[in-house]
Amino acid sequence: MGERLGIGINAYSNVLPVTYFFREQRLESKVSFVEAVPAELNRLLAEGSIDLGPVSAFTYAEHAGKYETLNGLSVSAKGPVGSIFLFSKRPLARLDGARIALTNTSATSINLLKIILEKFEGFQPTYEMMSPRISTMLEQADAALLIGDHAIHAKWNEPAPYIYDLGQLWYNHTGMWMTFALWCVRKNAIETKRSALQEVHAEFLRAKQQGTEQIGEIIDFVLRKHGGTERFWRQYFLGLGHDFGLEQKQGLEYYFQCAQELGLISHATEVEVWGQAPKVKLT
Ligand SMILES: C=C(O[C@@H]1C=C(C(=O)O)C=C[C@H]1O)C(=O)O
Repeated sequence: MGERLGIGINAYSNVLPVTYFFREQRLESKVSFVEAVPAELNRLLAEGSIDLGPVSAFTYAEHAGKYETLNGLSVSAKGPVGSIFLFSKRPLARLDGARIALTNTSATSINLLKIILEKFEGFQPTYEMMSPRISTMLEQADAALLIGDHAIHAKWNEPAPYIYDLGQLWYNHTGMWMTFALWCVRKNAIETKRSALQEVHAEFLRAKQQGTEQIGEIIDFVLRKHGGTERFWRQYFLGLGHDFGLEQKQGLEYYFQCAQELGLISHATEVEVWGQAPKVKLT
């Protein structure tokens, strides 16, 4: 990455309440942008092609020690998330030994599914990574995991006999928040591009505040892009949390602990948070 701060943009709608009102023109000379699905952003961040972005929370643990995460920003849910679904031909209780197709766009949710099926249910399924096309996935497997807008469209257009929301399943077992994405920043960029990073962090927090206040405009945008109903999108955005405070951190660190128990990550991980906490707006 050159002098500019390279920022990844998550192609899915779940980040829009944070990103939609981000004023790129104001920072034009200091930043550059790349848009991709989460798994691709994870890779770009790991190789240093970008400095910062809303990547899979799981990848924070994979690269522990190399990243910090921007204070007050995440994609989280306490209960149903509304866009991370297991589409299944059989009820969940009958998935022991099943073949599961996993979207190749995710890291957090595929490992969350492994935690749910293997640790919580005690099952031993087999997995195959696939492109996020529900019909092909279900031709080849008993159940399929999709995330983001792919999951939303699949639920509208190709409903499976059983559909499970992973945020809900996690909540049923733990009573905790689940954090799917974090705004991770490479530690070397914190050192070399600190002032641009401070401005970008402040602008994301400002944009998030505006997103909360003017959610109607974001809903109009996704309606034009994806269809659906205004009621659907309003519910969807209401069900997502975009803060990252103590409760979200506790939930995520418990997820990392579960992932370590299953050997999905090799070490215990505590989340290091960078930057000032968002100012609470007094009304
Ligand atoms: C809520 C979501 O959160 C996301 C899930 C991710 C993952 O599973 O790795 C990564 C980033 C977010 O886009 C979603 O994609 O539906």
